[in-house]
Amino acid sequence: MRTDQPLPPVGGLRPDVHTGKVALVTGGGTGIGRATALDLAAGGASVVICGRRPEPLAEAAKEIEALGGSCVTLSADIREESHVTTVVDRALDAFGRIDVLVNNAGGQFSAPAEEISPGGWRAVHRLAVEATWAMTREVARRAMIPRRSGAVFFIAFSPRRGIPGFAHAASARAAVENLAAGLSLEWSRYGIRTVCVAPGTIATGGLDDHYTPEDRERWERSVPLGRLGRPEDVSGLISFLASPQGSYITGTTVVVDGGADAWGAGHPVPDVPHHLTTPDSSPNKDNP
Ligand SMILES: CCCCCCCCCCC/C=C/C(=O)SCCNC(=O)CCNC(=O)[C@H](O)C(C)(C)COP(=O)(O)OP(=O)(O)OC[C@H]1O[C@@H](n2cnc3c(N)ncnc32)[C@H](O)[C@@H]1OP(=O)(O)O
Ligand SMILES: NC(=O)C1=CN([C@@H]2O[C@H](COP(=O)(O)OP(=O)(O)OC[C@H]3O[C@@H](n4cnc5c(N)ncnc54)[C@H](OP(=O)(O)O)[C@@H]3O)[C@@H](O)[C@H]2O)C=CC1
Repeated sequence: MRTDQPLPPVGGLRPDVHTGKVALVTGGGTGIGRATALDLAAGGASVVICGRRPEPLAEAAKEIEALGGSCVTLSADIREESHVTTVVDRALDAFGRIDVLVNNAGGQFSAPAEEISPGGWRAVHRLAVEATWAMTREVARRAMIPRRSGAVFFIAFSPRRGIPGFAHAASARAAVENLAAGLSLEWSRYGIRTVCVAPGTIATGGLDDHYTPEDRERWERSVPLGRLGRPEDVSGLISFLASPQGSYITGTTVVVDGGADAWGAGHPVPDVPHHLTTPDSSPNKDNP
């Protein structure tokens, strides 16, 4: 860690800030989604969380209920349109409204661009872009447009440009940023805000499971604040943006990355991640 400053406490909004609201968080059983569900519930929201595996959802629900919150869990693969419909059905059956949608579920694998198969490209875009849009459209049409209010969050990446090993994922997240911006132009008339949040590298189980310690250390070195983010650094931002204090923010991307998006000046061009390097991958000096 490059800083000797103590970590700021997490939380801080008024405890009743989301009282009466209902929030749906995709991928709410783990990592950033779980922290977001907990933060929104701590502010008084009733929460619906979905994901494919029931176990993490049940764990998160137990934590939310221990806070005195209400939580409905649904095992669903949001890449399936019928599952999206079922999630929204169940949320409306349980609570009668959806005020906040957090499109958090997402994932990718790291690979050199030229080795990403068409199927691998589609898998990443299907989850990050198509499933996200299917959920957003369903929630907007059935829960937000009729009530003339709502807040929809999308998750992108910081840095907000090319990331070595992530050609499919970085392009998908750029699509999602423009989706948030474009929807604000169309849906402000319904009182719906659409905001994209771009986290830097956040220390979650998902990050630990899918990336090497060398990659994580290298990413940490590129953060001006000198540490990886915590899930609560992202969830606290989303909770603020969902609150009345965030009510003038829409159509934009808010970066939460310890300064990583400002990185670059005076540093060498980054190599591809260590585990992706092959003998053929060094630049061809004869053909600059
Ligand atoms: C400028 C430099 C500064 C550096 C700063 C860097 C910052 C980096 C920030 C990184 C941030 C991101 C972190 C996270 O998101 S952490 C959360 C992590 N969680 C995940 O990513 C979830 C893990 N991934 C998955 O679950 C799956 O990969 C995915 C959901 C994307 C696909 O699932 P699916 O079930 O559809 O996959 P299939 O097995 O059916 O395969 C479908 C096709 O995809 C191909 N594939 C899958 N895995 C790989 C792989 N590891 N390598 C290559 N190809 C893969 C698979 O072959 C299928 O394709 P084909 O049909 O062609 O065979
Ligand atoms: N951690 C990081 O550094 C960063 C993460 N992000 C993004 O933030 C989001 C959360 O990341 P993080 O918490 O680290 O990752 P996790 O892997 O912990 O969380 C992803 C969640 O999404 C759920 N999910 C995945 N696929 C589906 C699906 N098809 N249908 C329903 N749910 C699904 C997973 O549950 P299950 O497997 O049970 O379905 C899991 O709960 C992701 O979109 C990620 O790409 C963005 C920038 C940086």
